[in-house]
Amino acid sequence: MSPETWTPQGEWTDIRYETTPDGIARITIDRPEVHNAFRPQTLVEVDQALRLAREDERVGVIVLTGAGDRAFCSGGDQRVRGESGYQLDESATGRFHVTDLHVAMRRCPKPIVAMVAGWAIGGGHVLHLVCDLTIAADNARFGQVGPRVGSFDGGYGSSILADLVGPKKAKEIWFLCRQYDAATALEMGLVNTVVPLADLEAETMRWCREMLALSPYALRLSKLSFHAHEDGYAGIQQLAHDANLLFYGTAEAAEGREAFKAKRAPDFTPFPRRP
Ligand SMILES: CC(C)(COP(=O)(O)OP(=O)(O)OC[C@H]1O[C@@H](n2cnc3c(N)ncnc32)[C@H](O)[C@@H]1OP(=O)(O)O)[C@@H](O)C(=O)NCCC(=O)NCCSC(=O)c1cc(O)c2ccccc2c1O
Repeated sequence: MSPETWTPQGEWTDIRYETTPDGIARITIDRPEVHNAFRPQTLVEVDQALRLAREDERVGVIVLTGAGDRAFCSGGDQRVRGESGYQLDESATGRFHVTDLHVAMRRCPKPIVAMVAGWAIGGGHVLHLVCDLTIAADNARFGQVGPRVGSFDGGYGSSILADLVGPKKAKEIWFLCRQYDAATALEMGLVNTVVPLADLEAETMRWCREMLALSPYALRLSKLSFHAHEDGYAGIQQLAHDANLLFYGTAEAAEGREAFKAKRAPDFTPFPRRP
């Protein structure tokens, strides 16, 4: 029985979206009959929920998880995999909706925590990699299966993995398609901590609340600072625009705006040319 007060929001078919009064949002992939494999509809909904959490100024931290304790997520639903990607319906052209979700997760300026019980496999493993932190239960099992089922992820599924565990180990994970238990994942640096399954939610909430107590803008800039390096121009762009957000609040920037509106020349002389 969860001690948390979760308030469900929205109408969904494949996920649940809930919040706590103090600012934690939880997105749960709710397809336990297939170990929470995602189909395109699932990813569309996760993306929508992520946007809700991002836009909601009461929310400070976002948890991504899977329904039940047998799986976080087992990756793409192989039953809807076509010849050009995963299909939203039988007549749809397939594509990889998950890649857009990865980008949205990276762009989200709030910390995203993967809460992993059971399987985090294939594209499900990549989802936890893309989260900022991972709290794992002792029954968690991690791995990539792409080469076994005729797939690979050359995007974040390779680059973040190699950054976390080193290129040799990352290649082992992809080339051999082995499964790794939670203790091994911790040793490899794949996860932040491992706790008994019964403590998973409480421990995740503890980590979330530690972050909620901190400066939201500092956390935002800290997340983007990591991505500025890792995501190249896109990462630098986001960090730069966050600096611009701060600059907009200064008297110096306001002088430029007000001078334009008043159709006069701006006077920037009061502002220091900082050394
Ligand atoms: C995860 C498992 C190792 C668990 O094994 P276990 O024996 O415990 O459970 P079952 O195999 O019996 O599974 C129970 C039930 O769930 C169904 N199921 C599990 N996973 C999936 C799935 N991914 N798709 C559809 N259905 C699934 C399973 O068939 C059973 O159903 P029953 O009706 O028989 O009860 C094991 O389940 C397993 O290995 N699963 C498959 C993992 C997999 O192949 N994942 C996809 C990898 S590819 C991928 O995820 C992927 C997605 C993308 O969007 C990409 C985009 C861009 C690039 C790459 C991408 C990519 O690689």
